Amino acid sequence: MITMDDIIREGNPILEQVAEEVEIPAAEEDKQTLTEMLEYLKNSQDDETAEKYGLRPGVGLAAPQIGISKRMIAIYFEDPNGTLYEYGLFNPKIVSHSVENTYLMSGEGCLSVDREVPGYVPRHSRITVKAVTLEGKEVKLRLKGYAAVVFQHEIDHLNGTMFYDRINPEDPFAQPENSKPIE
Ligand SMILES: O=CN(O)CCNC(=O)c1cccc(Cl)c1Cl
Ligand code: NI
Repeated sequence: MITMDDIIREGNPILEQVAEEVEIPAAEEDKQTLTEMLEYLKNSQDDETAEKYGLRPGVGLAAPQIGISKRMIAIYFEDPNGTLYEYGLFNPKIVSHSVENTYLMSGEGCLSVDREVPGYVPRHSRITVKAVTLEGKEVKLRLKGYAAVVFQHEIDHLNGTMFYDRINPEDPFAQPENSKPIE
């Protein structure tokens, strides 16, 4: 199982690299890795398991964060309306996005960043993502709100971008242009 010992921390160049596309159909090894990434997220959100293994909670995880520079992300969370987002995705790509932006009022955090970095992280309000699922199916996902933010955080990891790279250095809490906040 993946634990915090496997999580790469900022300063490691792998977090700043552009990760490689995964050959499709995915090799057993890549499917195993992506499955373990999804398991980490579930374990990290289970109080007993998280406590037992000292797991920091996460709603998403990107392969570079466990030292694998491949375009694979896992997403696991339930949104306020009760919709469950559970995905293991190969080669996710944002194929279109809204002009309007959004940001989490609470800011963002990252397993690879062992410190609080306060500030608003501007994100597209709505995105369309094309990817291949763990099961090998091509999907096109239309996402908005919190889900759109999480997917962008993970896809950024595949391109070597950390959430704090997007915070306004002059005024971290300046309202991003053309944006509506998410409580
Ligand atoms: O890349 C994934 N992580 O670092 C996992 C830990 N961070 C989170 O779960 C998290 C927390 C707040 C906002 C966003 Cl957007 C995310 Cl993603
Ligand atoms: Ni992160």
